Amino acid sequence: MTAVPALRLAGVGKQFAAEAGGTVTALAGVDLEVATGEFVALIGPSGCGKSTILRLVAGLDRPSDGSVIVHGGEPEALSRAHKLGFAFQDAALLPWLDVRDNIAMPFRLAGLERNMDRVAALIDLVGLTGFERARPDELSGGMRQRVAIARALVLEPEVLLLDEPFGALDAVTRRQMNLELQRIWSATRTTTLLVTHAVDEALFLADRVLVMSQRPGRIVETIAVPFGRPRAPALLREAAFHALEDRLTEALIPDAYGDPARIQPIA
Ligand SMILES: Nc1ncnc2c1ncn2[C@@H]1O[C@H](COP(=O)(O)OP(=O)(O)OP(=O)(O)O)[C@@H](O)[C@H]1O
Repeated sequence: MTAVPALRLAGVGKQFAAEAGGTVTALAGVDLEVATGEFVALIGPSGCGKSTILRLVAGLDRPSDGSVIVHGGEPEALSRAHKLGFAFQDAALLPWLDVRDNIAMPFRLAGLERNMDRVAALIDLVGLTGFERARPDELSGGMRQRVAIARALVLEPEVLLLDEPFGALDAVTRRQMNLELQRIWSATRTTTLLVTHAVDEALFLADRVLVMSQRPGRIVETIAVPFGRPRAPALLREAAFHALEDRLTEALIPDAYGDPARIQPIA
């Protein structure tokens, strides 16, 4: 870990007003650090606050307690400087624009001149050469996510936030996209925080995997992934990979490997 981490959450809590009145505590006592150039995956049960963490890091929301520091400053500062890339499960492309113009959109939003050389380089990097003029409805789900990732990278962000980017894809495409993302990340080494439900995806891609508890979410387990890079698909079949997958699954769903004696007989 570097002296000044790229991201640091310290004692972060977040409460929301509940629709039925009262408050929902989404996060409680979250401590998390990501080093510059590191790839960290965040896994946890549904509703434990993973997306809330990404929103706090993106400066889209503020913590109720504790602090969120991105590159030594407030998240809003990095966001205002357009140094934060974000991609979600839904690629959220503009349907009337082609691949090139979708990827170039952040230049316009930032009030910057479009750098079409950079756009072309990213189209190449994400493997969409030949599809520059295609519109989103002419692309497969995996291709749309490639566009979303290229768009997130176009302003050369210092931090890349990925919220279940492949959650809507079928298993085979998802695996291909994992390989693609590894290749893209290896070429850019952008500090990345990935939220995913898939334990194997987290292990395959990340330097470290953080496991969150049920709501109110906090980090209950951290695993430093020992596998070298580049990682090949064959890794998914190795015993060491399965052992870590089991350990993470156990941390994620403690009852999955619970003591059978604790299971109450049906009366
Ligand atoms: N704006 C909001 N107002 C009220 N409650 C909210 C708001 N945003 C999130 N929550 C609540 O906070 C908790 C955490 O939500 P969050 O979306 O961060 O979870 P998550 O781990 O990303 O879930 P999932 O894996 O299902 O996407 C949930 O109980 C959710 O209902």
